Amino acid sequence: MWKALSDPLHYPRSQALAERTPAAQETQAKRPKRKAKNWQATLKRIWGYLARRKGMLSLVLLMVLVSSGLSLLGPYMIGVAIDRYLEGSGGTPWLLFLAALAAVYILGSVAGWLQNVWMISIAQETVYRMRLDLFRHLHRLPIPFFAKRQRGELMSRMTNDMDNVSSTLNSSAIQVFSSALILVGTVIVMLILSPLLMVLTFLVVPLMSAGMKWITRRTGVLFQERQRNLGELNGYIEETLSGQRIVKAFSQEETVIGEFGERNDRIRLSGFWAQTISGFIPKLMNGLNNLSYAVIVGVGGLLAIRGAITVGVIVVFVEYARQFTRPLNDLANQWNTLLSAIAGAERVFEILDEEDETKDEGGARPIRAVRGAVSFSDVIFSYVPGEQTLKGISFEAKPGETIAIIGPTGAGKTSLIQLLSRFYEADSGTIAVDGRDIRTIERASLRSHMAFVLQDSFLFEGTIRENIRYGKPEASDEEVVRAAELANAHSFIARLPGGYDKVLQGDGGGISQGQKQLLAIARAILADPAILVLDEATSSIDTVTEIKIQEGLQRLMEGRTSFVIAHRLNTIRRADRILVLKDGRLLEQGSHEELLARPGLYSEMVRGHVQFS
Ligand SMILES: Nc1ncnc2c1ncn2[C@@H]1O[C@H](COP(=O)(O)OP(=O)(O)OP(=O)(O)O)[C@@H](O)[C@H]1O
Repeated sequence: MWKALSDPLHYPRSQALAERTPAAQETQAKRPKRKAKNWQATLKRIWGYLARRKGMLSLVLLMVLVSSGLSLLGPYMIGVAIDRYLEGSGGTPWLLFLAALAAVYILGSVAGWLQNVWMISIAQETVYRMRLDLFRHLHRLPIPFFAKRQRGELMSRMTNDMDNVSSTLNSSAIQVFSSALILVGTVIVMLILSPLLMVLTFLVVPLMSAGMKWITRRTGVLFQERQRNLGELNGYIEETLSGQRIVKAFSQEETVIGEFGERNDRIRLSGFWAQTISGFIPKLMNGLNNLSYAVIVGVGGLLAIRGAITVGVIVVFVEYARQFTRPLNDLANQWNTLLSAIAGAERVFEILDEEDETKDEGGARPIRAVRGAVSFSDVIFSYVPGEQTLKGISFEAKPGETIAIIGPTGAGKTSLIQLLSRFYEADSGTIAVDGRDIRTIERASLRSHMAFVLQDSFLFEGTIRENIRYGKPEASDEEVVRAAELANAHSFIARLPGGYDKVLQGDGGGISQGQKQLLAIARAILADPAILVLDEATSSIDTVTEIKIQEGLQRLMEGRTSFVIAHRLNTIRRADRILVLKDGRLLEQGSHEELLARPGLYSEMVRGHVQFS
């Protein structure tokens, strides 16, 4: 029997039994049944990423086979030695045997180390690609998607969930596989050595299985809950940090801290229970393990006295019993990590499955030169189905005209310009640029002919030069300075330490609100679009900066079709056409003089009875 087992080729044959062993079946049974379908799909998609490194993955699997095989061979050799040397049957000299044993353990460690290093490399590349896909996809998602989600929650998917996938791929996944392999190998060798002792050793398995099932059923739910709570907490942190000024202005610090405390407490609670219950697994395994040692030694001793087995076999069984409970232990421990990683991957794939907006309608083509004629014909739009925000809007803007959009708050001014840039899509009606329905124009191409100067124009972390160049990365330094001069931004930039190379912190930290506006105007001038969308600032800016902004805007608007959400009578008066919106309807349109000449909302607004916004 020893001879047959010494043949290393014996082990691969044993793998065929893998699916049939109680341990393997038990492992499968532990998969959460409720989500089995999704989980399979998620694993399949992870495999899609892993499969790019098939060559290296095969090497890892080879190393897993080698290290698992060697970890079975070591105890087996010790058993042989005990029977041959201690019972005086002689054989290979001691030193040679010790050297062989040392070689088995050293090779096992080297194989384990190699498997680790290669797997880490595969895991890092996999996560790198997933992260890249996720980021790329996020930037292709339409605006309505972001309106529905908290930014922090999305950040959590990008960071926490990706981290989970990463750490699991680094170690847990391969450990689960290697544990399963060792388990199967152990069962087969035990079966060959002594079926009776094997049955006795496995008497503890149903107990282990029931214990693990009980625990993982509870921890699986708790880990998911913790992950969800963590995502929500991140969302809350992001939100309160973004709105920090408002929090302070309304003295809401204590409320915010209180709310944070509650959310934090929910994570503490779910984390506490998840970790505590899952931490019970090793203790349970240890206790049952010791029980199985006692059974092996007791019954094995009796069998040895009767000559049914040798002492060496008992030693091998004790070693194997340790070896089979350790992978079971690992399986149980790593299982939770695996669960939370698959849940994390699922959340990442959920975003990847959101339909992006890069898929332009069939037949959509780019638009090369734009003159700037814009028309809306009977445009109806709703954010929420059944609740119309814009109700049958029709107007025309000739190239180079300035269109002021006015109306009370919530009238639909912002919605109207969101449709023009295709951030949202109209329910019905037609919007055309230079006579072409914008649905027949590729989105990116359409937007490349537009520029936006909004109240909260965002500036990125980077130098002033980089921020101005944002819409035209190929612009020369001279062009940047020229645009800044036209925007009236040059003089303040020149006075800053570092000038154009001054690094702005996130969203223009370190410069004033008015200066941010001037930079946004310079950025739009450099981008040189045919169509402009301006949201006139309502916040109070000092008179000197205000005049500079007005001048900058005038230069920017020259020769371009401009849509201005206007609040100042001066701007409105100068417009070629004024659109007066209320409750999503276009009540009046015409020039200042035309509208003033007839009774209506506009004349009431001008006479000061109604606010402009
Ligand atoms: N993302 C959204 N989802 C659902 N409803 C929205 C969304 N954005 C705006 N609305 C609603 O659509 C209506 C028009 O909003 P819009 O922002 O276009 O008004 P506005 O005229 O620009 O207002 P303001 O002058 O206050 O900026 C409002 O009733 C608003 O509550």
